[in-house]
Parts: sequence; C-alpha cells; structure tokens
Amino acid sequence: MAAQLGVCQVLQQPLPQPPGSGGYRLGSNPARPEGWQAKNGETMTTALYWFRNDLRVTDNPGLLAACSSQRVLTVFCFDPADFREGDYGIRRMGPYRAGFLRESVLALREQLQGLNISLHIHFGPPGDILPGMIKKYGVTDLHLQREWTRDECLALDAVREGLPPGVTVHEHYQQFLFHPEDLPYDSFDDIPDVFTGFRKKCEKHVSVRSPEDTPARREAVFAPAGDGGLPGWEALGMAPPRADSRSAFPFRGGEPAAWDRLQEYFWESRFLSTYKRTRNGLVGTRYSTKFSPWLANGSLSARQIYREVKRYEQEVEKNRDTYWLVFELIWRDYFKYVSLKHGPKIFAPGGIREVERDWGASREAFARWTQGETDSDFINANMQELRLTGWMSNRGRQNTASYWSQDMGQDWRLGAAWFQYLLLDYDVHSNWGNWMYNSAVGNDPRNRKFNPEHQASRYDASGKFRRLWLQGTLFDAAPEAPTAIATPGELSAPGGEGTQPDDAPSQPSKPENTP
Ligand SMILES: Cc1cc2nc3c(=O)[nH]c(=O)nc-3n(C[C@H](O)[C@H](O)[C@H](O)COP(=O)(O)OP(=O)(O)OC[C@H]3O[C@@H](n4cnc5c(N)ncnc54)[C@H](O)[C@@H]3O)c2cc1C
Repeated sequence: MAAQLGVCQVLQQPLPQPPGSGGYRLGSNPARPEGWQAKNGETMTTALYWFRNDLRVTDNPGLLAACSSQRVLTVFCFDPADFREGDYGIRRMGPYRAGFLRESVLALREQLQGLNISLHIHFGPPGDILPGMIKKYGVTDLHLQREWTRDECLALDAVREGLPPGVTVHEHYQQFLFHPEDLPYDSFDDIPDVFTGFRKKCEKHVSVRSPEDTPARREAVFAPAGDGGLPGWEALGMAPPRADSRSAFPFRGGEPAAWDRLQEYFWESRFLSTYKRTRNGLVGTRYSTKFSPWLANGSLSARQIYREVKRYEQEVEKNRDTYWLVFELIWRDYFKYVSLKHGPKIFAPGGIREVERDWGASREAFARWTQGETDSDFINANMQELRLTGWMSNRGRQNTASYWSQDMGQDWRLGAAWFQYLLLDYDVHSNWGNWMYNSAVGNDPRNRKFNPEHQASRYDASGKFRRLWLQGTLFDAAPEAPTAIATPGELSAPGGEGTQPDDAPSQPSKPENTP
C-alpha cells in the first residue's frame, strides 16, 4: 500500500517546516504559465482552491492564502469513487453522509458567493476535472488541505499527473486543534502510543492558534460558476435517505447550520455546562454537542470550538464539563497524529500493534450485526439507530465495535467499513483509530472489552433507548433499510494474519484514558 502513495507520501516524515522555509511557497513560483497578464505586463497570479474536507470560509488558512493571489476561484468534486464499493465490497459513502455533503457544498457555495468567489461543483474524479480547469483559467497556484491517507493521496496524485508545468501546489494542515508545527515532538514517530502522555505534554507546551480571518469580499473577476454541478441521487447511485423523527441528529449540513448548533448548545441552552455529565447519553439531541459531522467535513474547525469554549468559560462559567469538551477534541487530534505516525497500519488487520489474530469474516454474522439481530438487545438498538439515521452515540459505537470484533471475533475492518458507509460524521482517522482501540489492536494499552449487558443496565437502565429503536423494528411497520445498502461482496478481508489477542479485562474502568 505504501508504494501506491506516490508523491503524496508524507507518512513518517519529520514535522513540516514553518511557512517561508520551503513548505509553503506563496507567490514564489518563478515559472508562471502563459496567459494571464496584469495591466503592467507582469504575470497575474491565479489561485485555485480545491475544497475537500474543509468546507468552510471562516478559519480556513488555505483559502485565505489562495486569496492572496490576484484572482481566485474554487472547486469541489463529488468523486464517483467515494460512492462506489470500497475494499470490502461495502460502499464508501451511503445516503446519510451523501445528503449531508450535498447540503454542505450548497451552503459553501452561498457563503463564497457572499465573498464574490465562485465555487465550481463537479461530479467526476478530481484528476479529470482539476487539470482542465487549471489550464482554462491560467491557474498558477493550487491550494488544498493537506491529507495523508491512501484514497486522498491517490486523488491528489492523479491531479498532479495532469498539472501543466509551473503550477505550485500548496498543501495546508488546517484540520487540527494543535498545529503540527507547534507539537512538542521532533517527528510524528515520537507521538506516544498512549493518549494520556500526548494530552499532558500538548496541554503543557502547545497554545492553540487563533482561528484565521475570513477572506475579504473581492472584486468579481470570473463569471459566476452557475448553479449546476450538484449530482442528483440517481447519479450517486442511491435514493435519498428517509427522515426518521427519532434521530439524535436532525440537523442540516453546512457552515451556518454548524454555527446555529454551537449557538444553541453553548449560548442558548448552556448545555456545555453539563457536557461531561451527559455525554454518555443515548437519546436525543442534548446529551452531546453533535459537532462531529460538521467537523468531519470541515464546516466547523476544532479551534473555532476551542475559542468559543474559552469565551464561554470567561463569560458564563468554567468547570470540568467545559474542559471535557476540549479533552474530547484532543482525542480527535490524537487519532489524526496516530494516523500520521503509523500510516497504512491503521487499515491493517493487526492494527498499529501488529496483533496476530485469525479474524472471522462470516457473512451470516455480518448480516446479524448490521441488521440488529444479535443476541444483545443493546447492540441491536444501536445498530438499528445507525442503519436508520446514520447516527450512533459514542457509547453505542464503543459497544458495537467491541462486540463485533472481540465478542463475535469478526474482522474489525469490516465493522469499520460498515461505519464508514453509514456514519454521517465519518472521518478516516477517528473511525479507524477508534475501531482499532475497541478491537484491541490500537491505542488502548489495556485491551478493554465492553460487556453490553452491564453497559445497558448502566446507561439505559429504564430501557428507553432500546424501546425507541427496537419497538420500531419489532412492532410498528419497520422503516425499510436504505435502498442503497450494499450487500457486502466477498467478506473475506484481504491479508488476514495470526492468532489470538491478549486477554482483555471485561469492563472499561478508567475514564481518563478512554475516548
Ligand atoms: C468505533 C468508533 C468509531 C467512530 N467513528 C468516528 C468517525 O468516523 N468520525 C468521528 O468524528 N468520530 C468517530 N468516533 C468518535 C465519537 O464516537 C464521535 O466523535 C462522537 O460520538 C460524535 O458525537 P458528538 O459530536 O456529539 O461528540 P461530543 O461528545 O460532543 O464530542 C465533541 C467532539 O469531540 C470529538 N470526539 C469525541 N469523542 C471522540 C473520540 N472517541 N474519538 C475522536 N474524537 C472524538 C469529536 O470531534 C466530537 O464531535 C468513533 C468512535 C468509535 C468508538
């Protein structure tokens, strides 16, 4: 897999140099393509900003850097590869996230229109779309958020192959709370494999950078890109998801919707003041922030949330609950750094610890787990919620993941791929990192395993959550499964290794070290 990463391979590299020392060469490219001349005869700089998982105009350093060029235009590609079957015969993206993404991109286009920047929306592989745009508009500088996982790297490699000579590519790290240049480590290799050490050192030595300014409104240079380009459901090969009134995530995609939610959760309801005490809840919108789908596609940034937490602590109150939201955002960062450190190992059967185990790949077990027909009603209720809404609580995710891999003994990567398909908030690092963690192949030094019956009696003592999801299935007219659920193809996961994992204690008991 490493060989496939090509020019985009950034894994296990030393930390990047600060701007100006070679990594970011704004406006420094000597060889400009022909075409666009400023009035005084100098070559005009034209930037193309390629939106990927950073669908916002505020706190977007890459977009801001692009706006330092004389002319700027932007693009988002719905890549058909994202909607096809992935490595395990399971689609990479299902209808919930696809719907949220469409809303997010439309909201982005509106935000950009307010800045007089046009967003070109395309349905096609970036490698086919971007080089043509770059030639057509005489682009001199391509800006994008820096990514390092396989599929994202392959997409960039394909774009690079088609670039005309002289175009400078600028990649920006802008998805973190703690910026990579500020980390108290010399190399990603030095990131500890236990969270607490990472958290404590970063909390002590790193200041979270302030969010960047929003680009100023510009003179319109290019004709507006028009309203087209958004692929319909048919083109995506799926039907739109049905709304389910029980959903814990009834929100829309896009930057304005993210800020509405933050406004509501922090400032109107002040739920932040009780976050740590409610975050293990299972029913409704209130128990946790629900920021993750916006964070995952970049409609909201971690440091914007951080700044609002700090403001809340000054203006309303500071307590363990307000701190705990930052603590969880550090977990999010941590899984990104784990992925930067370990590269493709986060997708390997033995995970980052290279555990040897003969994982099962039973089609029948997969059907029972995904359709909520296991022996555990707590697991079943969570799996129904996921299947019918694209959402599952953190408590539910920990239990269902541990159950699939550790109780049922099935390949954890099949479970991760199912989550990838259905989750509204799918994020490659958080998903595969948490899956490894709960499958005893990742960053949990104690290999904890969940006992769903104990968990249900602790977190769903009244049975409210299980009734909510199991009654719908058993007694009412059951909502149909989303039509696009792909029947998993060959479930035999490639490249399986080895024997048994270490024995795991049955109950998680040390909350400090669990995500
Ligand atoms: C098996 C498994 C798979 C997961 N897959 C994903 C995924 O694909 N995308 C994703 O964003 N999260 C994932 N998580 C982490 C976590 O469950 C969600 O981030 C959280 O439930 C989202 O709800 P919230 O925004 O209300 O979280 P809150 O409790 O309000 O937390 C605030 C934010 O902190 C971050 N956070 C919280 N818990 C975690 C965690 N365990 N790991 C990393 N970041 C965290 C998220 O960005 C979240 O939005 C997964 C967890 C497990 C156990």
